[in-house]
Order: sequence, then structure tokens, then C-alpha cells
Amino acid sequence: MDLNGKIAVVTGAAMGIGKAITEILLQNGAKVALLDVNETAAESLMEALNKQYGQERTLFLKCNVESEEQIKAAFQKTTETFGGMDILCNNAGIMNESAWEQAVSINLMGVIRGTYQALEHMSKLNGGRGGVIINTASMAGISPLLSCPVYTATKNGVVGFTRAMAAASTASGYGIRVNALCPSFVQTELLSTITSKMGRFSHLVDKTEQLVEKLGMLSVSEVAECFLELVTDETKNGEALLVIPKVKKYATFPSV
Ligand SMILES: NC(=O)c1ccc[n+]([C@@H]2O[C@H](COP(=O)([O-])OP(=O)(O)OC[C@H]3O[C@@H](n4cnc5c(N)ncnc54)[C@H](O)[C@@H]3O)[C@@H](O)[C@H]2O)c1
Ligand SMILES: CCCCC/C=C\C=C\[C@H](O)C/C=C\C/C=C\CCCC(=O)O
Repeated sequence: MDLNGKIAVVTGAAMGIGKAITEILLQNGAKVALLDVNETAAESLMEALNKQYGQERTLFLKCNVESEEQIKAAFQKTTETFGGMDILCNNAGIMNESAWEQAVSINLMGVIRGTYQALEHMSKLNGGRGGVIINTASMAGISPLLSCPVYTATKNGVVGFTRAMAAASTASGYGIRVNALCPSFVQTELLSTITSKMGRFSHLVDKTEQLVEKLGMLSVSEVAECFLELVTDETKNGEALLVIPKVKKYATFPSV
């Protein structure tokens, strides 16, 4: 898929991995609608992006992925402004084992809300052009992270939803590929103040830090490069791409 002139939506775009994904899309010629709850971070990012890429290539829309109404309105505005939707990255996510119901609502339900609303604009059955949806899962969607059982559950849910949606899309003729991005630890705000966010599992912080030492830390740009591969390689559908420092590997699952 050639990204030049394509229209993309990225949730959780103001910081971290979403910001790097937004930048790589812009570098490759796409227009991007940035959706986020953090207006302050988004506004300073928009100022920088507008200087570099021009005002007509980006759009910030305040949107909480916990709200179906806000997602619906943001996708509608994107379509009206840019003339359609070709790429969605469901990226917004949190790690907070204390606020675990909110983590399920953002990390898993937010991906489902985003995907279902995107079908209205992207599916060839609804007059859309087709395209690709990339869901930011995590390595925890494939291997359990002991200090974060709910985070692990949400990311396993994202991987399962991605694989089933890809099969449903193919069988239904939506014309949309659906893939999951599964990075190991990435240097972002999500990894800050982790002890308090681990809640009842805060005693496992040392073991988690040992895992970080064992696996190493990715940069957001390494993750964005792998996102680009999942978007542009038209042979990839229903894939979960595991990204660890110096390792990039498509996950395999048992078939019965
Ligand atoms: N950092 C890591 O180690 C790591 C590893 C693998 C996967 N991930 C996943 O990558 C994604 C991005 O994480 P990150 O590390 O860049 O985090 P981050 O905290 O740096 O950025 C997350 C962004 O999402 C936004 N956001 C949070 N809740 C939102 C909501 N309800 N609606 C809309 N926007 C919301 C935040 O405002 C922020 O801009 C998440 O899904 C996360 O689970 C992170
Ligand atoms: C010191 C900071 C650690 C904070 C951890 C909190 C959230 C991390 C979220 C990432 O998405 C997790 C990414 C990768 C780890 C997942 C699984 C580890 C499995 C390790 C193994 O099998 O050996």
C-alpha cells in the first residue's frame, strides 16, 4: 500500500508510540487525524507538525476512546475534512491494575469501538475504499506479564479480536486488513510511576524490572517502523507482529 495521499486516524496520538506512528505516516505522505484526550500535549505536537508538514495534512480531535459518541463524531469529522478514511491505528492504551475496569474499557473496548465505527467509513460494503486497521497490542498479548494480569488480558483480547476481525473481513468482503503490533517494553510515559499503577501486584516491581533488563527497551521509532510494515505490506492480514530489541517476528498460534 502506497501511503501518499492516504487518510489515517491514530488514537492516543499525542504522545509516545502514537506520536511516532503519526510522524511516520506523515513522512510517508499520509494525512493524519490525531485523536487524544490530552489537549495540552496534542496542541504542542500540532504546532510542531504544522510547521514541518503544513496545516492541511493534520487535524487534532479531542476524543476519549471510552466514548462511542466521541469516536463516531471524530471519524465523521475526519471524513468530512479529508474525504475518507483508509487507515486506523487503535493505539490509545493505559497500564493501571488499580483502575482495571478503565484499562479494559480503553485497551480492549476502545479497540472494538474504534474498529466497529471505522467499518462505517472504510468497509467496501458501506461505500468505503477498504484499507487497513492496526491495533497496538503488546508482547503481553502473547506472553503473560506477571505484574499486570488485567493489562495482559486486555492485550490478549486485542490480539484475538484482531485475528477474528481479519478473518471476518476477508469472509465478508470488507476490503480491510487487520493486524496487531506487539512491542515489548518501549521508552514512554506509560512506564512511569509503575509501582502505584501495579496496585495489588506492586510487590512484583523488582521481577518486572528484571524482565526489562532481560528484554531491553525499544525506542518509539523502532515500533513505528514495524507499524509501517504492517500497513504497507498487503500480504499481512490477521498477523501479530512481535517486536523486541533486535528481534522482529510474526507470532504463530496453534491450529487445531
Ligand atoms: N510503552 C510500552 O512499553 C508499551 C509496550 C507495548 C505496547 N504498548 C501500548 O502502546 C500504546 C501506546 O502506549 P504508550 O507507551 O505510547 O503510552 P503513552 O502513555 O506514552 O501514550 C498514550 C497516549 O494515549 C492517550 N490516551 C490515554 N487514554 C486515552 C483515551 N481514553 N482516549 C484517547 N486517548 C487516550 C494519552 O493521552 C497518550 O497521549 C498502548 O496501547 C500501550 O498499551 C506500550
Ligand atoms: C519497569 C517498567 C515496567 C512496567 C511494565 C508495565 C507495563 C508494560 C507494558 C508493555 O506493553 C509490556 C510489554 C512487554 C512485556 C510483556 C511480557 C513479558 C513476558 C516476558 C517473558 O515471557 O519472558
